[in-house]
Amino acid sequence: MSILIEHISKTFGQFQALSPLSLDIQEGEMIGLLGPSGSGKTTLLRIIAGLEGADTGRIQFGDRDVTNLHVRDRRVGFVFQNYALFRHMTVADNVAFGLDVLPRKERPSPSEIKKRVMHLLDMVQLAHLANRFPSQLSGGQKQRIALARALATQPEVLLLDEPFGALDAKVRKELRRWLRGLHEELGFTSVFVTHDQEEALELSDRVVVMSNGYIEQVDKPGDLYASPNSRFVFDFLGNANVFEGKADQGKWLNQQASLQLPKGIEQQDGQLYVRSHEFFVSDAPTEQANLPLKVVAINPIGAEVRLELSPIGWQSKDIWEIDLPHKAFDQHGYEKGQTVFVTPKAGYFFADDLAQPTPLHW
Ligand SMILES: Nc1ncnc2c1ncn2[C@@H]1O[C@H](COP(=O)(O)OP(=O)(O)OP(=O)(O)O)[C@@H](O)[C@H]1O
Repeated sequence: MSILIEHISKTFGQFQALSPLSLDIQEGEMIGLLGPSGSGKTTLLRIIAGLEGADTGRIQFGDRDVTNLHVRDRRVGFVFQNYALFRHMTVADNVAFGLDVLPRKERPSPSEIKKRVMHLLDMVQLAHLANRFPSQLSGGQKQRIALARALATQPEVLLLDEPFGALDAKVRKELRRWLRGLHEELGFTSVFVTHDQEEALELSDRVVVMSNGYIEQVDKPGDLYASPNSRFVFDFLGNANVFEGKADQGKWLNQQASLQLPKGIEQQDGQLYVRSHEFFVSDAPTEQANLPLKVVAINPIGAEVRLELSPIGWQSKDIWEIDLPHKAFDQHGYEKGQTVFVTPKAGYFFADDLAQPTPLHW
């Protein structure tokens, strides 16, 4: 089922939670709504579900205008962060709930309901827990049951609000993979809310990046990472180090620091955004860059070591973070308090008077 969102807006009192926004979701797509807290993700999801009314605009599911349709008539499945299972019902009864409460005309027979519930429990690989109560399940198991329950009525649209937010990192990862598989197998259209960029990039066919009630960018995960169209998107997807430069005779200057302009780049003042793994680190300035920094912290993070660095003799709003492979780190043996020089290999330049960035390579 495709979903068309046209000029949807929402205010709470004086507060504009969503500015008029439009979005076209294809049948069978998995869409991640990504943004910081308060950016309007949940409000948009609730409006799609029919749990909240919009002030302006309209929503269409396939050919059907559902703008004024009650939530129960929209035929969407909903999964919340906090499971929302019925505590006094067994796992099987929880999954059957949506079918049990259907009007008699639409309700399958008790034996058909039982069959469907067992099939769903098989699908979420928890058939052996059918007679347990929610309090006897782990968080990950509860969330799989919540998903089975949402799928019981065979919705064509599945809406998920931070579905894995309450789970630990390892279980989250497992469930993500599993949800993606289920989505591919069953082909429903899904929209999920997350503030976790890794989750959005890993799960979504397309990611909708939101901030302050606006859609900043809609793109496939790879394109979003490769071609962010604003400072906000660049910053939100991965750690960016920002060098504020004044152009002068082929260089960007910031007090005592300097950086050569790459070939073909105009002399313009602006900010250079460089991701944490796009650097060489050395003990002395290079021909291209003189960016001295002091090592203030060293943190091993998975496959890499993160150096936290503070500028020496130049200004930056934030501490810089640079990720090195363990091998490179071990070869140099950096220490806290030491001075290092960094040289960017690639980045994005945002000229002061332009919103669109220019990709850079040296
Ligand atoms: N019922 C309401 N009454 C008043 N303000 C609301 C209401 N619901 C949401 N808001 C406000 O609208 C803004 C957007 O909220 P929303 O829950 O959509 O954000 P979000 O991006 O989902 O954030 P989070 O990740 O924290 O859940 C917030 O500033 C929030 O305080």
